[in-house]
Order: sequence, then C-alpha cells, then structure tokens
Amino acid sequence: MGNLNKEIRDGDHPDITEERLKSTFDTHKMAAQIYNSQRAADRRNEITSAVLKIPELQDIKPLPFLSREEKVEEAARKIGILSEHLYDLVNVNDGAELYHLNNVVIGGEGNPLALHGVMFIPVLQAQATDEQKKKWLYRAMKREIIGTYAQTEMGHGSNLRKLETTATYDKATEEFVLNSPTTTSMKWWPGNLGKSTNYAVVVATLIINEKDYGPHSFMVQLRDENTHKPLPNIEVGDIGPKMAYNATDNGFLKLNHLRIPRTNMLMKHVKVEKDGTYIKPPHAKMSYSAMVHVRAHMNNTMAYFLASSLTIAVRYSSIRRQGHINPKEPEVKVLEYQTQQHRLFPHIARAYAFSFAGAETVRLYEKVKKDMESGETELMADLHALTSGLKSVVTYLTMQGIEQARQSCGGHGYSMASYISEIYGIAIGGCTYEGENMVMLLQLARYLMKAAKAVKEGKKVEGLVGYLSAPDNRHSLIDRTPEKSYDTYLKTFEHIARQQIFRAFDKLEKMLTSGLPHSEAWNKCSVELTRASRLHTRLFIAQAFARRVHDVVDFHIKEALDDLLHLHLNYELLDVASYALEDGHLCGEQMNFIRSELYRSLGKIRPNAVSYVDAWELSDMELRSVLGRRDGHVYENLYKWAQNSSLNRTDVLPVFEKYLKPLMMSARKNSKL
Ligand SMILES: CC/C=C\C/C=C\C/C=C\C/C=C\C/C=C\C/C=C/C(=O)SCCNC(=O)CCNC(=O)[C@H](O)C(C)(C)COP(=O)(O)OP(=O)(O)OC[C@H]1O[C@@H](n2cnc3c(N)ncnc32)[C@H](O)[C@@H]1OP(=O)(O)O
Ligand SMILES: Cc1cc2nc3c(=O)[nH]c(=O)nc-3n(C[C@H](O)[C@H](O)[C@H](O)COP(=O)(O)OP(=O)(O)OC[C@H]3O[C@@H](n4cnc5c(N)ncnc54)[C@H](O)[C@@H]3O)c2cc1C
Repeated sequence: MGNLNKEIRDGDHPDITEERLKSTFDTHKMAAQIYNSQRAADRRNEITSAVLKIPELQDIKPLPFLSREEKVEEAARKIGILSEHLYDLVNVNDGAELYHLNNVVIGGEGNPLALHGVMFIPVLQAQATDEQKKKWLYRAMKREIIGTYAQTEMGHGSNLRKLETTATYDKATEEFVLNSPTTTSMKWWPGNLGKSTNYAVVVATLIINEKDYGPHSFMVQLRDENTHKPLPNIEVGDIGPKMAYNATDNGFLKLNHLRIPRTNMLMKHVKVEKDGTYIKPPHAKMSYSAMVHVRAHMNNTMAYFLASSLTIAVRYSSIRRQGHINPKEPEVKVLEYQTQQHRLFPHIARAYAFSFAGAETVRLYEKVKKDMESGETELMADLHALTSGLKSVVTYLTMQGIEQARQSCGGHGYSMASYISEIYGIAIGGCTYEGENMVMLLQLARYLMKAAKAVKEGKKVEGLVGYLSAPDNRHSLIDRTPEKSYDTYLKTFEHIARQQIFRAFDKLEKMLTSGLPHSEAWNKCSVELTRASRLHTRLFIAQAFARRVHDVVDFHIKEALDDLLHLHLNYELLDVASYALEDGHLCGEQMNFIRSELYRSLGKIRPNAVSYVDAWELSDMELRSVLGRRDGHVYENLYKWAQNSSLNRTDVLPVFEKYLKPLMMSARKNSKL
C-alpha cells in the first residue's frame, strides 16, 4: 500500500511531507466524495496531466504581473489553443471537465467564452424553439459565434420588471424594435459583451399594442461575423476595470431602434404570433432559467474558490514557523496555534459542506430542467427558493472564509504571490451577480412565509420546509441523551430556523392586521425575513452534509468526513446560538459542551489538515500561488516571483531623477541654511 496522501514526493519541504505522512485517509478516495465519483476525480487528474505537457498552455508569466490588456489577450490565446485541441488533447466529456480544464489553463479571471458557456448556450437550450436551435445553438456550440446574456442595465439589475430596454412589436413588418431610450437603460455589466461577443440574448420589456408584458429574451446580432465591427444602431464597449475578474470584458450596450425579426424572440415556452397575439408560457418565470442555471452551480464554484484559498493557507501554515508554544523547543508551525486552527478548519468543513449541498442542488436542477422541457413546472418554486437561499448564504460565507485564509497567511497573504486576493475578488462578485444576496434571501422568504401560513392554518407542509410541521422539542437534547447523534444537532438547527420563520411571520401578520400595506409591512420585517432565510439555508447545508456522511461506505473516508461534520455542526451552532439561547432551547451548560466539542474537533482535524485540502487535488498550475505550492518550497520561490516585477528591470527608476532627487536635494539645501 502506498502513501494515503497522494501528494507526497521526494524533495518536498520536510515540514509538509511530515503533515502528509499523518493522513488517516486516501486523499484520492476523498476527492471522489468532493467531485461526486471516482471517475470524475480521475478525469480531473488526467486533464491536468495532459495540460501540463503542452507548453503553449502554460501562463506566460504570473498573472498578477500582466496588464488588463495582456490578461484579455492571454485568456483569448489560450482559448484559441483549447478550442482547436479540446478533444484530441484532453477529450473533454462534460461541463464539469470543461470547467476544470478552464480553471487549470486559464484560471478564474475569465476568458472570452465565459458567458458563452455559462449562460448563452444554456439560455438557448432552455428557451429556443427547435428551429431557433438549428439557427443559433448548434453554431454556438461549435463556437462559430460567441454570445452572452445581456440583462442588467445601468439603472436596473435586481428589479427585472422595470428594465427600460424595450422590444416593441411592429405588426406591419413582423419585427421587434429594440431600444435603449435613456443612459440608464444601457445594458451594463454583461460578461464578454464589451469586446469578445458577436451575439447576445438581450432581455427587454416586451410591448405589444402599448401593453407591457414584462421581461422577455431576444437574440441580437451585435457585430459583423467577419470584421467584428458593431452593426448599425448598436453601441457596445467595455465598462472598465473591476475589483478582480479583469480578463473578462464586462460590457455596455446601447440599442438605437434596432429592428430584429419576430422570430428572434426566444419562443419555446412563450409566443408572439404574427398578428401580435401573446401566448403565455406555462409558468411566468420560465424565462428566468439562465439565472437559475448559474445559481444552481454556484455552490460548487464557491466551494472551489474557498477550497483553493484554504489549500494555500493550510499548506503555507504547515511550513511557516513562528513563535513558541514550548519555549524550550524550536519555533512551531503556525498551524499548531489553536487560533490558526479555529480560523481555518471550520472553513475547510464549509467547503466540503457547500460541495455536498451543491451536488444535491444540481440534481434537483437537472430534474426541474427536464420537467420544464415537457412543460412541467411544479418544482420550479422549490428550486427557486433553494437556489436563492444557497446562492446568498454560500457566497457570503465563502467571502468570510477566503478573507480568513488571507489573514492567516500574515503579510505574505497580502501579496499577490498568495493569489488569495484575486480569488477573493472573483468570488465576492458572486454576492452580487445572479441576484444581489439580500434580494435573493427575500425571494426565499416569500416561500417560507407561504409555508408558515399554511402551517398556521393547520395544513401539513412537506419537502424542504417539512420541518415546520414536524414535532419540536422545547429543549434541545444536545448533551442530554446517552447516545451521541447528529440528529440532536440537526433538530436544534430546525428549532432555530422554525422559531425565526414564525417570528418573522408573526411580525408580518401583526403589521398587516394593523392595516399596513403588504409591501410596507414586508419592508419593515425584511431584516427578520432575511434572518429566517439564512437559518433555513444553513439548516439545509448541515442536513446535506449529514446525508452525505451517512451514505459513505469507506470506513476511513467516513471517519474523516465525520470529524469534519462534527466540527461543522458545533461551529455553525455556536455561530447562531443566540437564537436558541433566547427562548431557552439551549442553556449555558450546553453551550459549554458545544464549545468544548468544537475545541476537541480542532485537535482531531489537525493531523489531517493538509490532507483535507490536498484531497481537492488542486494543481500548482490552477492555484497560481507561491504560498500554496504543493512542495512547500515557498521562500526561495517568493524571491523568484518578485523578480517578475517590472520595477526591478533597472536599479534606478526614472522617477529618481525626475522627482525624488530634486526632493531630497532641496531638503538637503534647506537643512544647510
Ligand atoms: C460544472 C460547472 C458547469 C457549469 C458552470 C455553471 C455556472 C458557473 C458558476 C458561476 C459563474 C461564473 C462566472 C459568471 C459570472 C457572472 C455571470 C453573471 C450573470 C448575471 O448576473 S445575469 C443577471 C442576473 N440578474 C439577476 O439575478 C436579477 C435578480 N432579479 C430577479 O431574478 C427577479 O427580479 C426577482 C428578484 C426574482 C423578482 O422577479 P419578479 O419581479 O418577476 O418576481 P416577483 O418578486 O414578483 O415574484 C413573483 C413570483 O415569482 C417567483 N419567482 C421569481 N423568480 C422565479 C424563478 N426563477 N423560478 C420560479 N419562480 C420564480 C417568486 O418566488 C414569486 O412567487 P410567489 O408569488 O411568491 O409564489
Ligand atoms: C462580476 C459581475 C458579473 C456580472 N455579469 C452579468 C452578466 O453577465 N449579465 C448581466 O445581465 N448582468 C451581469 N451582472 C450584473 C448583476 O447581475 C447585477 O449587478 C446584480 O443582479 C445586482 O443588481 P444591481 O446591480 O441592480 O444591484 P441593486 O439592486 O442596485 O443593489 C443595490 C442595493 O439595493 C438593495 N436592493 C435592491 N432591491 C432591493 C429590494 N427589492 N429589497 C431590498 N433591497 C434591495 C440590494 O440589496 C443592494 O444592497 C454582473 C455583475 C457582476 C458584479
């Protein structure tokens, strides 16, 4: 039997090898849990190995040293090579493999086909008729055309029903006239809209005979297919640099009374007949499918970003020695400090939890997608509620975890050599895109309030909100039952979520009864409502984690996941404990028990810490971090990395003669006077 940790190599830093030798589980078997099958984990490594053999696919230099234009060009160069050799070099089979290939070769800063794959193709798959698919989808899949999803405007993103871009039907010519009447109506933000794409699905307010039918999707050709020049009546460009994600040309678009054929409206579910008759879709929100698609996959992308930062931080913490625990002994690895463990390990558990919750969400998404193809829409509300809550909670907690990872690396964490700040910048975009987090929490709250109303009316609710109808214990049984079971924790999470949902519901009802209009009452309750949504979602995440651990067969993997789950439940419960203390569901004694279990968990996780992050099998190429190097040789490579700085090209910069010398000369002259 070889080493359980598959990252061990000769010549690695002894401190990191020492960590890996302690592993109690096979990291590649653990990867099968993270990526949902052994085959998927194997394929990731095959793809990485294939890429490493192709010199043209390597970064020309570390990405932080590239200008914005160079970043855009570098991503496009690699996309070109990849598109040509996608099948002969790496034989990519599905979306997950493509996503991995992208992460290894290009990284998270974006590429010209990012929105093409993530939204343009999915929206055509879901909303185009067969004829429209023939016209655009198959060309898009072959990359003969490149598209994006242009919905957000400068003045409106969250409130889709107030989009200012209009698509007015002209019965006489059987055309839609697309128009951006104001500055604020310009499309603003769509990824790759600025410079890369030549087509877009534009979301505009449909007007027929002066009646507003709300947001609908239209295919618009933006640029000439050969010259790439913008077509008449179209102004398009890049919106400028962002916090991160700067290899992507997020863009603006102004449409000046642009005429497109009637058949350019995506009409699989909804129709406008030649005479202007409007035929409703089976469900009013079917046209929101591209957003739901991304939201459903975001748990996994966030888990990936979080795991990347933690891989960097935990590996670095195992070779960074500073200070003493026992003054008679050498300086310790910073990973020995309980504060460092408390800062990092709960986030490792969250990354796993998000991945498991993500797998369940994608399964539900795939089912709903299939149902929708045949016009079946029953589960759309459940999926919308689930993805709205998860999207918000997972992106927010990911943001916290990445920032903790950065701080845990001390000064070097602040250097772009750690690459954590770039990962942070990319990930936190997720708090905003695909629905601003508060807005999405309030969407889930609508669903929860309906369920609470049903329960109050004596009806039984099921599924994701089934616990609202289930019997509740007045007092938590944590530490009060002889057998140790996660069920007692999950029941406590249920209690907390249930209490908060009903608290928000009662507050809302009281205001409504006092005569306040619904929208005003809703606003006055909205902080309580978002709290209810967060607690409901955190319960779901904990349940999904527990379900996965329950299903694992391999003893050592189950044991290692069980340790992480134990840490997760104790840490998360402490985080939300005030809700349970308020009504005496938990008492001080139980709080002490939970705290001591948490500290015990940190000690239990410690020997496997490096293996838990190694199990994500993130190669050096995709991490792009000096601190996170697999071999642990950080210091000599930090020095090498700094040599890339353009400031080091000469010993003396022109600014010396121009500004600094005169400044010092004049100061010296003055001091002589
Ligand atoms: C393996 C990997 C493979 C693939 C990778 C895939 C993804 C990669 C992941 C990451 C992406 C990486 C890079 C991409 C980066 C960025 C891309 C970003 C793109 C964008 O941001 S696109 C623009 C997104 N914009 C938004 O999200 C806007 C948010 N606003 C809305 O969605 C709506 O305005 C809102 C808030 C839902 C309200 O809509 P509306 O006013 O129409 O409705 P009401 O509030 O009145 O509600 C009425 C009713 O409708 C229900 N409902 C709303 N939406 C839905 C839905 N989608 N499905 C079902 N039901 C819905 C709502 O609940 C109400 O029901 P009720 O009356 O309460 O019963
Ligand atoms: C990196 C990135 C990539 C993007 N890519 C795309 C893309 O490809 N295509 C595209 O179309 N768009 C894209 N977007 C735009 C994105 O979808 C929107 O920015 C997002 O939906 C938020 O909308 P907004 O900007 O209008 O925020 P706003 O709604 O203006 O939010 C401002 C504040 O108002 C609050 N608020 C707004 N409405 C409510 C409400 N009803 N109740 C309570 N609070 C409220 C919010 O919580 C927030 O605090 C992208 C954005 C980013 C950052």
